[in-house]
Amino acid sequence: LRVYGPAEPQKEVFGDVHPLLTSLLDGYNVCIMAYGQTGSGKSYTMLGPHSEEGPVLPLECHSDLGLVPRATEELFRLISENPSRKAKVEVSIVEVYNNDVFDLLAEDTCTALPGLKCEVLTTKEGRKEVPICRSVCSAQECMTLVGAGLQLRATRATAVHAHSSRSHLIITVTLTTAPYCDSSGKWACRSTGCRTPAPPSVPCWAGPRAQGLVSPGAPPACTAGHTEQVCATLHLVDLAGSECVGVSGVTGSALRETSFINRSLAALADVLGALSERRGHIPYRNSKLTHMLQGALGGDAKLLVILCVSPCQKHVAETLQSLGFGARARQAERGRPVPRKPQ
Ligand SMILES: Nc1ncnc2c1ncn2[C@@H]1O[C@H](COP(=O)(O)OP(=O)(O)OP(=O)(O)O)[C@@H](O)[C@H]1O
Repeated sequence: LRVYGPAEPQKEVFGDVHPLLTSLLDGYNVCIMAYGQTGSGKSYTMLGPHSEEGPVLPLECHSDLGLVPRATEELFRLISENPSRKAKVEVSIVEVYNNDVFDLLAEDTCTALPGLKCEVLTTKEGRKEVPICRSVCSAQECMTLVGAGLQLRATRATAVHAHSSRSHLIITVTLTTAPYCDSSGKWACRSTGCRTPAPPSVPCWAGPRAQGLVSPGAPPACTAGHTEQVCATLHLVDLAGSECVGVSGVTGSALRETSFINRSLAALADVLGALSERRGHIPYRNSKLTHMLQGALGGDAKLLVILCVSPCQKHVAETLQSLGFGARARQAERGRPVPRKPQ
């Protein structure tokens, strides 16, 4: 647990996030999410400052850079340290708006460029039309996609915040590494064990562990065709802000948005509560937000929640509510199963 003051530089915050990227390369699913009341600094923390032209996402040295550009840059730096890993990085960007999931990388069929917000559907057979996963070779490429996706994100001016995000943004980075054979012709695996590649019908955003693809036992045979080894997913989540309707002054469709935002955040808190109590049933399906994050919540996934709170006395009720959410998240982590020692 660490508390940052209002003047703490973004670099400091990233300093504590940084070890999670090493965990990602070690094969853990990682989720970093910002939670807090509207206008408290979630998007600033995750993405950096906002400008009238859109979000500021330069990769050149910029002291205000948020966690997303910093994390992608660090990921590619770590990958470059060990080229033999032959890492493949894919990105998907979705928003959960009014409990519907929209793909922010869907292509405009005329230009073949991202820029067509489209709903991610669940078919009658239960099959998902998954969001597009785009392969990226550099942090710059990744952030160009993020910038394009953010242009489509739902925002609205409220009495509290001129650029209030009205949706939950989920950026999923999937890391896949190629296994290699050692001199004896056997698979050489890292301590986390080999994983087989996802079958085509499995959504990449769900994460290998959610899909039951982790096979910690015997590694697969070293045959042609098994060239990929799914490692892990990194979810970077900028949640929409919890909001008191009386304060934000919203009405009409904005009020409807607020209702969906607050309900989905309550569903997220319920999932964390169920995980911390180690209940048999975790209510992931109660909202699209928790459904999308299923692979990142619970199990052996690593979750980092950044609580953004106002230092003002007048926001004390919202601050206490956010701290309550954080306490649940901490308990969910504590609830992870640990190997028992022999009696
Ligand atoms: N640490 C900070 N330093 C400087 N400016 C900040 C900081 N945190 C937030 N801000 C500014 O405060 C304003 C609100 O921040 P931000 O947009 O990140 O809020 P939010 O929590 O994402 O709100 P919402 O939930 O309504 O989308 C923005 O103008 C942002 O640039």
